[in-house]
Amino acid sequence: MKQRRFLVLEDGSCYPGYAFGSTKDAIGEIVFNTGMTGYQETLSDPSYTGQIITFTYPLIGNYGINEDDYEGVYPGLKGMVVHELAEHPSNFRSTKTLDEALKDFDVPGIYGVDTRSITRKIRSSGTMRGTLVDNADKLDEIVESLKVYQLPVDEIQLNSSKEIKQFPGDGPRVILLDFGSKDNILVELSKRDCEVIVVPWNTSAEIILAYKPQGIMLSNGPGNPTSVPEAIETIKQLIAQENLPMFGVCLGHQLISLASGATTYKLKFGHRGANHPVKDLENGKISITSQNHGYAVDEDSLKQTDLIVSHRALNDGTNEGIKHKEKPIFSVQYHPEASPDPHDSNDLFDHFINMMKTAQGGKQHA
Ligand SMILES: NC(=O)CC[C@H](N)C(=O)O
Repeated sequence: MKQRRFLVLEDGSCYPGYAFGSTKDAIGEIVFNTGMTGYQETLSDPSYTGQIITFTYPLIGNYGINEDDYEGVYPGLKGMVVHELAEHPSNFRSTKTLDEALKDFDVPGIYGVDTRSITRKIRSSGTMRGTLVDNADKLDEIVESLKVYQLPVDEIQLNSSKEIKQFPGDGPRVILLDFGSKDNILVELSKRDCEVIVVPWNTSAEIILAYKPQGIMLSNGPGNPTSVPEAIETIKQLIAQENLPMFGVCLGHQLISLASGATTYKLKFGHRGANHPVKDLENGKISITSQNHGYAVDEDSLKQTDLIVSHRALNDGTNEGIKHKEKPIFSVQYHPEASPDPHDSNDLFDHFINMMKTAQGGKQHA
């Protein structure tokens, strides 16, 4: 029998639907994702930690869940909100249903709700707190508890690897500073033969430099980029090095900007999905990109730094990329590692590899 479940928002609205996944209640920041596919990657992307995701695409779960497409070790997201849940997926790689996966991960979901109306509300009122409950009889009490709920601030610490991990390769040696990295960043670097050393988010510049890296990669990650001042200080020291290529993705982009003296701010409802157009200001090229961020770099604040704006979002004109005026340092707010697609900007990894080769005069590491 179908179990009733309710999505209650901070503004007092209540959406009745049906339960799937875990039976526990959830509380978190309610956001929406506009991707037509990619729910498995979204489910396992550490950058969604603490959030309840509403999917605007009306049918979710139709190709099931497979063993290969996870982006993180455990899902950080708090809950899933879908319109129609596919109970009988069809795909040759599928090993379980989305409902079964959410049960395994102890993440609750709700289906049978008007996701379009929820999305319109978030777009007009902004991101807010929400909860998934099986009983909404005491709605006023639930709304009051939502209003005082503090969103967690330690998501990066929770998602970063706890120890240093080395992945061999014959190409340039890259330190991947892990703020809750999607697995596909490592995959893209390894595909290009890099030797990758993954280090926890709070590793000092001294330890990082002792590895004699040929490049530094700053990963994506959850939460507010200003919540890790230690990492910002480390990045400042790494930027100050002579000729050390650096590439930042999403949170990594925000951290390079903060370390250079710029500021970030919270967007009204963020960018989440696989269909966000971005313009490269140098050549006018438009890429369709995968995005997942709630904060953005303030372009005005970049004026007083050594960084210049390289990319901008076409939907709302917010910043999507920067590069250093002199040094081999660049970063983007979107996800060139994609996963889910599109792969329009995958060549940014090749650009990073070329930068490392140029910086080393073409030499491989010893
Ligand atoms: N995917 C990311 O790295 C997200 C960065 C940051 N947590 C934000 O929401 O803006």
